[in-house]
Amino acid sequence: MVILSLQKVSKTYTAQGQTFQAVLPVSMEIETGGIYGIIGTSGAGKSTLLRLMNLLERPDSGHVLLEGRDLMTMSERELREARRSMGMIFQQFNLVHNRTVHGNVASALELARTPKRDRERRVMEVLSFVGLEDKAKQYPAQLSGGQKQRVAIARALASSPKLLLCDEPTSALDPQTTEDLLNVLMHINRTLGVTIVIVTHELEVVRQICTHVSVMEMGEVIDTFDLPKREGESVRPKLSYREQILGTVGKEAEL
Ligand SMILES: Nc1ncnc2c1ncn2[C@@H]1O[C@H](COP(=O)(O)OP(=O)(O)OP(=O)(O)O)[C@@H](O)[C@H]1O
Repeated sequence: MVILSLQKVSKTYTAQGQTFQAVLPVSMEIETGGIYGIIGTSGAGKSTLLRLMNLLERPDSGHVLLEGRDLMTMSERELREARRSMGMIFQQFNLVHNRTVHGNVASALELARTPKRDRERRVMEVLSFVGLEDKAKQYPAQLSGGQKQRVAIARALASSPKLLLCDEPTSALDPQTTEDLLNVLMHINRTLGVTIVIVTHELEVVRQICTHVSVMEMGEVIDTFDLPKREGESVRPKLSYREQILGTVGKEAEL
């Protein structure tokens, strides 16, 4: 089943009197349950394409259909409602610094006017899902990068989205933390059935978790292909720094 469909969406920016076409007309179908990677060099239009998916950027032309409903023709209120089924996370986490971990996650539910008692229960539920229930009272500045991204994921999950849009979610993280986070994303996909779209410039990210890949260049999708689903497998067993640097074969490395 198709959850999100982009139909010839395009985006032009105007800056200092100059126009620049960041995304040429792109069509794409996101099937329920997949992990879709969008990869390409810097400036290819990946983030713009992702932001067109939830209308964070409004396309100049084309249509964006969420479960068959056109976001382009929705009222503000309908769009707000529809966006609740699309969570989003960012490279720089975008947490609110003067609110605790709990407050950051709760903010998504406050916007949705969820009653306080349900809010409390849901915040602890999603924090425990990402393994951070013991950090609820801490502030973002007290957390590592990987923990901050987990808070952002918990915030995105709070309203039980069907789709999670990830904009370079691991680009600010070290390799080990990246693997941990990819395992969290895979866990979300498998156990909650959330469809994921992930923009990245890291081949490894695509190789390790994606089931479908789109390659972008100069505003166009120039290639699309599928990858086999890795059933029940986590991203990779934990490797020591020695193993990561020298490789896993080990024999010649030990000499
Ligand atoms: N708000 C904006 N105003 C003007 N130009 C923009 C805006 N946002 C993006 N662009 C331009 O559109 C092009 C595509 O940007 P986009 O961020 O989508 O690329 P990207 O593939 O995600 O690259 P990166 O990995 O560097 O973020 C770039 O040339 C960028 O400078």
